[in-house]
Amino acid sequence: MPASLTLAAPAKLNRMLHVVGRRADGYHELQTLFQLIDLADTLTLTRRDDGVIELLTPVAGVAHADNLVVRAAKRLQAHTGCRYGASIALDKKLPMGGGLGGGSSNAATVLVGLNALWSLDLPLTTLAELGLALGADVPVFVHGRSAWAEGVGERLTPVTLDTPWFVVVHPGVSVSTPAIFQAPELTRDTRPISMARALQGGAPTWRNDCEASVRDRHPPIAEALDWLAQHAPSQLTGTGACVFAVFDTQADAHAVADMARVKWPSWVTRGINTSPLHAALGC
Ligand SMILES: C[C@@](CO)(OP(=O)(O)O)[C@H](O)COP(=O)(O)OP(=O)(O)OC[C@H]1O[C@@H](n2ccc(N)nc2=O)[C@H](O)[C@@H]1O
Ligand SMILES: Nc1ncnc2c1ncn2[C@@H]1O[C@H](COP(=O)(O)OP(=O)(O)O)[C@@H](O)[C@H]1O
Repeated sequence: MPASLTLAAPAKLNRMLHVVGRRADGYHELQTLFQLIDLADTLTLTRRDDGVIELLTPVAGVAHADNLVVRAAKRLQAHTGCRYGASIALDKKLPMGGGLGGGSSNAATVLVGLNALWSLDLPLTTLAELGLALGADVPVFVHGRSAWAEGVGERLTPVTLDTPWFVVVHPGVSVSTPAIFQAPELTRDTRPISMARALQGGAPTWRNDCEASVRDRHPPIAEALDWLAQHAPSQLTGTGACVFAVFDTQADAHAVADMARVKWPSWVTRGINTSPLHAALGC
């Protein structure tokens, strides 16, 4: 194993998200389809012999110790008693708090990458358990497959989804995930459905139960959803703020993204079913 690895941390879209219950601890039971996409941050991990974990590229607004990159590395070190440390450079492309799972994916790439760099040989299931304590979306990125998820997102079944082109638009506001989950009007009793039924229904039946509350509280997100819907059915990812729509061709997606970009940061990206991180490491 070389002493340094440069690895991707891809984003996700929630193609559908149902809130099917609320647990005693206040967390909500979800059913969601996570699709990985080819938009990604890049991390360079360099092994150190002195045990220090250092993030070389600070992220504005996030303290060093709070950064999920640092927390993931320290958690892996604490769990294994490993004496190595790491210097980590993060090239951030994914908008923060946008519902694209960037922070969670960064944490997953650190867990999977350092597992290789430190020759720890932990199975992905153990890394996913370690990651779950850092965020509900970390396990799907540790496993590196588009997936049907239940629980708070930790009960995963890999799926092979279509891989269309997406336009992703950031409406320029930030959404508080706890505020949406505390919203009195949030629908929390969607009847659970089977994965087979969700997949059979396909995109025309997929919706996000958080969308109504997010629309009410954040008019710029409602505006972006309505604007995008003129071109193709639009949806919210996670609890937002990003919204997306599906296109059959790259050219159609670029044409709409070019128009969206006049007003909002926008990306064209393609759905993928396996993470480039796992392809790079052969796991
Ligand atoms: C709902 C999703 C779908 O992908 O939204 P996005 O964050 O991606 O937008 C995620 O599972 C979010 O995961 P994550 O962003 O890690 O949420 P956390 O930090 O764990 O939770 C923030 C807060 O939201 C509430 N929360 C979160 C997840 C959940 N299943 N039920 C909840 O009630 C809890 O109050 C929790 O304290
Ligand atoms: N490396 C990181 N990248 C992004 N966000 C991070 C990171 N470390 C900690 N955070 C915190 O996690 C929050 C959620 O980040 P992110 O995963 O990008 O959004 P979301 O959960 O909406 O998909 C951010 O607002 C930020 O405060």
